[in-house]
Amino acid sequence: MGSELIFRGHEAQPVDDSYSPKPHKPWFTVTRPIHYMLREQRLVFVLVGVIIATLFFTLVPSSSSSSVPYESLPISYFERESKIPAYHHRVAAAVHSVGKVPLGIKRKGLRIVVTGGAGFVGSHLVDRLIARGDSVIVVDNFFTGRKENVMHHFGNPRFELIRHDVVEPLLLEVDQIYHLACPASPVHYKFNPVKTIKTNVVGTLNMLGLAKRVGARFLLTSTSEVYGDPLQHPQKETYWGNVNPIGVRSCYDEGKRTAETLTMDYHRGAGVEVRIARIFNTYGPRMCLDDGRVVSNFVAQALRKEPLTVYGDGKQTRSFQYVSDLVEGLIRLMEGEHVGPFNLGNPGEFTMLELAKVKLGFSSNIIL
Ligand SMILES: O=c1ccn([C@@H]2O[C@H](COP(=O)(O)OP(=O)(O)O[C@H]3OC[C@@H](O)[C@H](O)[C@H]3O)[C@@H](O)[C@H]2O)c(=O)[nH]1
Repeated sequence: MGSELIFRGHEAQPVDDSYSPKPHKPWFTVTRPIHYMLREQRLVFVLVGVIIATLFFTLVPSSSSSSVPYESLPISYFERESKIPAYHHRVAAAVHSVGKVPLGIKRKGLRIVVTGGAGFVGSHLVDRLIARGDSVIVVDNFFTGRKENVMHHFGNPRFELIRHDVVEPLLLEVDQIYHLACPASPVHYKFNPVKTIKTNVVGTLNMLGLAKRVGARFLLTSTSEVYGDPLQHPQKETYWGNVNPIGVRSCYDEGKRTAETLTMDYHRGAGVEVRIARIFNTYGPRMCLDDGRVVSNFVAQALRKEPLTVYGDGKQTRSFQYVSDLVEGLIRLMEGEHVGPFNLGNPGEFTMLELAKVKLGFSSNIIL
């Protein structure tokens, strides 16, 4: 028996013109939640719950459960008004609402990256952030920083240390970025000038890219060196400086100037929340005294009543500041509403000889 092919192509198929990929929902499924709420006085219970919560959050006195009472910090760095509009960032809101946190509810710690956090300023900043309850990731290539500076946080679950060079990109989920990674003393930044400017330009670019990607607030630690050989004394933030673009210091001062440019361009062009601090500081190796004061080795020598070594004619000037003040300034700048740039330092400058003779009471034993 031969097989028989039956062609059915022309059989009329019923076509439904009103085809829709979404099946029709019966009307009663929409009203079902409403009926559910109305049954057994559920709506009343919900409303009572909302009223209790509202009363709790409005009537219970607020407390600042944070270990750092922001309100008590001095305001000396922040007296100037900025034209930049107020910033409504979730992190800023979390921090500024610290006084409104009801009793018994702790301020939520932030996730913060500190590049260069194993360095002198960075490690003191890390101490402060950890102490107030934040989670800190230090990113450092240990060019001048030391593991010993942050070793006391090892074992703390809120602390992480990553050996990483900021010239390479890095992806981390954080709320704030303090960008300090850069050799800061002339000996170190002149050691490999190409690397210094690369760190300032590419490193800052990478960190700003990270800030943009994850919506973090970014703080750049710039330097008084951006004023170069200033023709204005003392330098105001509005002064544009007098910088040699081809000098041996330009890897650092032009590098930091470019870092500031990038920071402002990411702010204006990409809406990244940024802050710029220009640090006025001592050069050379520094020491931290037991009471937390930071001094140069020179001052430390004097305080130990050792003979002083004054390089050159001793007429070079420096300004000195407490590292604790500087760190407080950086934190307040980060948490505040002003972009900057802000000069952070001591307006008083002293020659080394003045310092030795007048400030430290030394008149002899000065080796020139
Ligand atoms: O390429 C680099 C260079 C340096 N670093 C790190 O950056 C840190 C710099 O700290 P230092 O102790 O040398 O210097 P300071 O803490 O005084 O510098 C700080 O204040 C002045 C600012 O210009 C600097 O950017 C800031 O780091 C070190 O931990 C160093 O290892 C990097 O992570 N990457």
